[in-house]
Amino acid sequence: MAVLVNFTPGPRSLWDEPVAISVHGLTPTQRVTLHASLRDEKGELFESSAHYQADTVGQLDLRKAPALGGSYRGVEPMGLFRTLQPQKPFERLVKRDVQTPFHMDLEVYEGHDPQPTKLLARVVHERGFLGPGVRRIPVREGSVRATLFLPPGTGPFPGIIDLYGSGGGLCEYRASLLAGHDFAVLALAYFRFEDLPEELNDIHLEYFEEALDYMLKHPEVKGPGIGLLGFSKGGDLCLSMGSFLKGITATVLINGCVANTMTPLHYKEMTLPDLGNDLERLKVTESGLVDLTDFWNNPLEKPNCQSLIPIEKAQGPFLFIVGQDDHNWKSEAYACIASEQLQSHGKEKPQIICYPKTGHCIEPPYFPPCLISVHGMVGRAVFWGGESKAHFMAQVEIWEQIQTFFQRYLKSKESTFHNKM
Ligand SMILES: CCCCCCCCCCCCCCCCCCCCCC(=O)SCCNC(=O)CCNC(=O)[C@H](O)C(C)(C)COP(=O)(O)OP(=O)(O)OC[C@H]1O[C@@H](n2cnc3c(N)ncnc32)[C@H](O)[C@@H]1OP(=O)(O)O
Repeated sequence: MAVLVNFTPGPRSLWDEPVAISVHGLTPTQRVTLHASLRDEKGELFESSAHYQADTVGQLDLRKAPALGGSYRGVEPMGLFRTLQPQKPFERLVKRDVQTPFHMDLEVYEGHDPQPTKLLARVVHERGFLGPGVRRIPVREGSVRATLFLPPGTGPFPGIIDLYGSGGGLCEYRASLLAGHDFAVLALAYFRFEDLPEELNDIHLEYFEEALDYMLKHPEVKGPGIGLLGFSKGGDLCLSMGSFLKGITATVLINGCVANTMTPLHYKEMTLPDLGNDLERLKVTESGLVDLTDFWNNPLEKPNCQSLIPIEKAQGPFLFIVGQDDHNWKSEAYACIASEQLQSHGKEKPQIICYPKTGHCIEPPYFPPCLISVHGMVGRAVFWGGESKAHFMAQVEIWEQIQTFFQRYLKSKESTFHNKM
């Protein structure tokens, strides 16, 4: 009987969906090694493997059977995804072109040898980034450089602007996946993309205002306000947008800072200085990794507090997602400062959700946790923090929390009025 590998729900899935992997046609209690591999668009290889044993009728179901060794141990249905490791040290798995899927190659080998040779079965599973009917619209309006993702069907849909951090470029994969959950999502670049500045220097909030205007005026985007989602440097940009611009309903920060960071921020006549840092406090671990935890100045001390964003001016609720093992900066302390700042001005407490053993680089579900990668500005491998399994599980829950929050505040009855600016 031929050995067959089965992916449920089918041979294709979206990257943010879990899949059930099973193997059929093995001999009773047969020992096998499952090997997964995937190449990114740069041609970099990511691999994982795990040893398993079939049950008494020759079946193997990764939802029930424990891995007995290899990249991980124990019952972990998505373990082969979690433990995908780059062949080139410190390479980070990112999806650069959301119009094509990743191809996950899964091979079943006989035995538990570290280098098994007898191939029993092979299947290629597609993991896509554009759900059925999701529309991808490049936006080059005025100075805005972005991509809008619209869900299937007829709008208007609740709108979100999605900002990544100081890596720059245009990151579309989170926005494209989120659009599959009935949101109109604008992935917005702000440097290191096409004709935008190459470096992260002197940010002008007018650029973000233009993007916000684009969303507020879009016929398929529901008003009266827009949601903001920002990771890392993108987080403090969201707070600044919320504090100085009109038309924002709800804001989610993923490991963001309560002060303006890395470069001064300008809006009209106003300039918010950046938080500042001290190279002397930059740590290098024994294995040569850069640890930035203590690098940044304390935003509560003078004169650093001049960089604090006046979030008490912002409308709408906030959700702070915090990885408690963030080694880029002190995200948990920043969320607490934001909470105190809001409450001392009589504003509502923000929602803060903390995830233990979770590092800085929180991605959509099922990305292998990126605990270390090379950051362009540092020019070396940076330790971002996190413990792989806890971080991976947190990513799944955070994805749900983000959607619940935006559903609550952007899809509610009050926001059906088309009271746009
Ligand atoms: C002796 C001891 C001395 C010690 C001295 C230590 C040094 C001292 C230094 C002191 C300075 C202090 C400055 C502090 C600044 C702090 C910054 C931290 C700020 C943190 C805040 C943040 O916000 S945190 C999140 C940032 N994140 C994103 O928000 C992702 C968005 N964006 C993307 O996801 C990508 O941007 C997107 C779109 C995919 C396009 O990707 P892309 O291809 O354009 O660029 P990549 O990011 O992939 O790579 C960037 C460059 O790293 C190279 N590289 C990549 N992997 C490599 C590998 N494995 N081995 C070798 N090199 C590798 C690559 O070749 C590039 O090199 P190059 O710039 O020369 O071309």
